Amino acid sequence: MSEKFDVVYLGSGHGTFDGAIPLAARGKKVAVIEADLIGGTCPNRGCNAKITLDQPVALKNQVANFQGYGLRGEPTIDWQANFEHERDVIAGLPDMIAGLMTSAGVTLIDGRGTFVDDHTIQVADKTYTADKIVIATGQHPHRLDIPGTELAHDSNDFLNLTTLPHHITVIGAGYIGLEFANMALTAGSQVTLLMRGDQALRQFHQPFVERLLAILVEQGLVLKREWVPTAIKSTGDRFEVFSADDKITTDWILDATGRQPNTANLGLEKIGVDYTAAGITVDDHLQTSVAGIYASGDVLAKDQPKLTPTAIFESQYLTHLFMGDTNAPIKYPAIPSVVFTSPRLAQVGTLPTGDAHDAKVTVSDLKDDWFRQTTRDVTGHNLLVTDDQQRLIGAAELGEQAENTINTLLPAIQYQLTPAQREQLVTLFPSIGAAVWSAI
Ligand SMILES: Cc1cc2nc3c(=O)[nH]c(=O)nc-3n(C[C@H](O)[C@H](O)[C@H](O)COP(=O)(O)OP(=O)(O)OC[C@H]3O[C@@H](n4cnc5c(N)ncnc54)[C@H](O)[C@@H]3O)c2cc1C
Ligand SMILES: NC(=O)c1ccc[n+]([C@@H]2O[C@H](COP(=O)([O-])OP(=O)(O)OC[C@H]3O[C@@H](n4cnc5c(N)ncnc54)[C@H](O)[C@@H]3O)[C@@H](O)[C@H]2O)c1
Repeated sequence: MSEKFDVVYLGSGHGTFDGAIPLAARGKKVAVIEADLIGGTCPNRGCNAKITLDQPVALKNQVANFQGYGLRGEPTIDWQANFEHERDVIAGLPDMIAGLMTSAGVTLIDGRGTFVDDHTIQVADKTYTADKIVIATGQHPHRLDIPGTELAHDSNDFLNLTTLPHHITVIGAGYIGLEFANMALTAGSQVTLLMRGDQALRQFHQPFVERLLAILVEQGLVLKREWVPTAIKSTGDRFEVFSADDKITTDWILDATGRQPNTANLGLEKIGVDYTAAGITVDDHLQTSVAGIYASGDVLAKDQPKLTPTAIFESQYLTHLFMGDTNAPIKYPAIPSVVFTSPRLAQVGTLPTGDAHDAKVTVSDLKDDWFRQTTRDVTGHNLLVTDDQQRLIGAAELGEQAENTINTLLPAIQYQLTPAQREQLVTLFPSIGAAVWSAI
């Protein structure tokens, strides 16, 4: 006999729990099925683990900027201790998130779920039925389809390294490739980064991406453009990565060639849920091709960036939809994105594309701002895009505090604040917020 719920979620990441908790707290009978660690990728194998490892890295680079400006002597990164700190910070997160769910009334089910029919999920020898089912199964690392691919590692393996290899080869110039290359480089590894084409971080403002690459190269990164790996071989104690006409000898290989939606082995074909290589297809209410079955988070095929804040927004939208608070289509806000390199690269909203439009684009050199001089934030640039009524519609920054700059600007973009309205928002002084607010 099946246990019956109002809503069953497949997966327990941000695409689920930020919505499942308020849904259960408001009286719905909710179950969350998780095959692995509660909380999913972001707390356990993504954002939280990565940013913990990165904090000493960012600090070391900031200290380097202050040499001769009040600081003398550069610190060394102790990777073993950094790794142990990372483990300390993230170890308790699954229990903490499980506790938040269960205390709100969510039933947690441990195991891999598959569809039996459009209202029933099977986990081992038990079945669970629900009026509504949310597929929030996330993504897994893409692996290169070349001989020797099993000799390479993924982002999770990097996050588990207790010592850093002498030479690391990173394949792929996306978020993971650049963030992890930056960490390894600053911590003392030699790093070679292989770009398949000529553009890194394709979604980001390209002049700033090129500046970032130049900074990383100045710091010692070996960057190879249009370098397509064709095979990997082991030589016993080292590895060789081959292209059509070149070879790199290395100690450790990170395959950072993207992530793919977890749509396999869920029984989606059996019940008629449509999906493509980009993820599950949904309508503007996040409903799949089967009525009553929804999808949320990274597993969705969508134009928005596949990031934690997007997954949180979707799971919370579904809660409002299921509670009858709204029946309106999902309307995404301006979603910011950041690459956690040193310096950071962050952006939000409408950016110059090269097409003619009415927007005014202002690019400032951070060296010109007195407050950035106090933080020695001298390596990057800030870009602001305003419309014909001087309302901010987009922003990008390459700088040590770019994530804070872009966060500060979000209300101006989201609420289309006029100059008069912006004047009513008073920021702390002196601060990065004040510096960027006065720059609009
Ligand atoms: C290395 C790395 C760094 C990242 N850094 C950032 C960052 O700094 N900022 C940011 O915004 N985003 C970051 N991201 C992206 C972020 O982690 C994802 O956008 C977010 O985790 C998506 O949440 P989700 O719930 O959709 O999927 P997930 O968090 O992946 O959760 C899906 C869950 O479903 C479970 N599951 C799958 N199939 C089944 C099944 N059949 N039955 C039961 N359970 C199942 C999985 O085990 C998993 O726990 C990073 C990602 C990675 C890999
Ligand atoms: N700061 C953050 O918010 C953050 C950090 C890490 C990861 N993430 C999330 O994780 C996702 C995955 O990150 P990612 O860096 O793996 O993916 P990505 O899509 O950002 O980058 C993948 C890179 O691999 C390259 N590539 C793809 N196929 C290749 C091939 N066959 N040979 C050589 N190169 C190839 C692409 O050209 C691209 O440069 C991101 O889209 C993002 O949603 C976010």
